[in-house]
Amino acid sequence: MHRPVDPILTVAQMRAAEQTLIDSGETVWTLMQRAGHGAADIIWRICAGRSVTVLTGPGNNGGDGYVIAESLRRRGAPVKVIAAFDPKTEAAQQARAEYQGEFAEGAEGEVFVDSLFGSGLTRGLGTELADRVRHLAARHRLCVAIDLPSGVESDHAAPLDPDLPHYDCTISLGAWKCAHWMMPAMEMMGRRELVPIGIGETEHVARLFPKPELTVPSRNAHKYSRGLLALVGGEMPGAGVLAAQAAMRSGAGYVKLFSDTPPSSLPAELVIDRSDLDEALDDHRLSALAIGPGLGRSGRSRNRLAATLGRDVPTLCDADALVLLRPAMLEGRKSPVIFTPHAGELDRLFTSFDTPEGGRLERLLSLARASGAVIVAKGPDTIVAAPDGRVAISPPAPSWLSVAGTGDVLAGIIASRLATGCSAMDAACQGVWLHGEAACQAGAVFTAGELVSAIRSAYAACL
Ligand SMILES: NC(=O)C1=CN([C@@H]2O[C@H](COP(=O)(O)OP(=O)(O)OC[C@H]3O[C@@H](n4cnc5c(N)ncnc54)[C@H](O)[C@@H]3O)[C@@H](O)[C@H]2O)[C@@H](O)CC1
Ligand SMILES: Nc1ncnc2c1ncn2[C@@H]1O[C@H](COP(=O)(O)OP(=O)(O)O)[C@@H](O)[C@H]1O
Repeated sequence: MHRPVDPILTVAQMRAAEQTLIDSGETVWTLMQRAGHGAADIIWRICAGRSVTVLTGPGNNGGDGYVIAESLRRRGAPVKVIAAFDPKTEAAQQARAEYQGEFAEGAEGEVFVDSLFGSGLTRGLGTELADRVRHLAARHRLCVAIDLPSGVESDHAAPLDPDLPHYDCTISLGAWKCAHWMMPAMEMMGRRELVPIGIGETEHVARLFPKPELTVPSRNAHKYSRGLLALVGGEMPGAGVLAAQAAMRSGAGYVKLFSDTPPSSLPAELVIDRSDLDEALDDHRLSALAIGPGLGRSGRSRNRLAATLGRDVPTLCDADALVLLRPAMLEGRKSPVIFTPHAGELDRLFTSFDTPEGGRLERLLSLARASGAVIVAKGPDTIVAAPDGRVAISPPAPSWLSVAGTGDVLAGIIASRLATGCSAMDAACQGVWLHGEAACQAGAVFTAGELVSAIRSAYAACL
């Protein structure tokens, strides 16, 4: 069901994609024209007749700036260019030669267009240039970054100078890059726009995942055919109940809680199985298992985890399960596993699976390969990595999710999608999307319980 779209490229992949276009008969100049005019269309709508200051650098990003400035000037916008460097590339020199408008040293105006550096940034801006960018951003009402905000190293989404400005809009050229969707740089971008320049299907490091396309149950569906999910509870059954409530609203036909110490107040629809765990796990109708929320970290909890992972049923591990997990527990498994760690749990997994140091995406992929699990690395920029090398990045979800219990809700949603028969990767991506959409629908200051209530409308939006 998951329909992958929107590739995200490293800087090297972007260069290669550009080279492929050039090899097929384009020139850097025609690409710059396409990128610059596309960006100018967006800025024209933003500036709505207000004055524009374009800061240009030495490379092709600076060249884009001249194309943008000339395009806006011809439409009648008051434009000034501040050239921080002379253009060094042939295409940028041509763009400067074609610019017929004014130059300025230090300008005040309404809209600041940062075309100093894009993906060619190789080091920090340094004090003088960074001051210049900060100063210009502070003296304009609106700030727009071309391709990337200057000072951002894209592949690691790293701002290389302190206190760089935040932009109202970032216009990505040709394809998305890592920094557009990964923290911490992602925070600087404001609204993100993409100007296509003709790049087709190309090698990419990740994809931005889209709205899932869910379906109404088939005419002859019954509760088992829609999937039986069991949440294996532990010492603090409340978290398991929260996950179960989320799971009941996320597609599975039947949700059970395996717990010998269930809380006193329970939703009537939730079936509790108090029997011995091994016995409960013998049910051949189980289509997925989830363990972790409220599991606890005792020896008994560890035994429950080992027993659960010992059954070859698609399984989601969250929270305490990720802390207790040891690689040996996964030996011999054929069914998919999903891990849903937050940053702290992820660090423990890196240690447990002896994952080599490296860039964030690279390290997540190493963990996925070493464990055989789909990793859902939660946070403001949730990233999903699969053992087969696929990586998907979630569009940003509301920061109101930063409240206790929302991780249990996510675990329930993803496990429910897994129970419906989705692949682990699809279950993870659909679940993260539903969770983020439920948070949008829930509005401000919600509790985890209120987030659960919003899942229904998020689900309905995907039908
Ligand atoms: N890739 C594509 O398909 C397209 C790319 N275009 C533009 O080209 C840009 C990439 O162009 P370039 O590779 O020329 O890179 P940039 O224009 O980002 O900058 C490269 C230049 O800046 C210098 N430099 C890097 N960091 C510096 C620092 N901290 N201080 C001083 N100098 C520094 C480099 O030595 C080089 O001379 C993209 O971001 C985009 O804006 C568009 O023109 C057209 C299409
Ligand atoms: N600032 C944020 N912006 C967007 N989503 C966030 C933010 N902080 C947390 N989240 C999301 O909220 C959930 C929190 O999960 P977790 O830390 O496991 O919480 P808990 O253990 O309390 O349930 C995750 O899905 C995470 O991606």
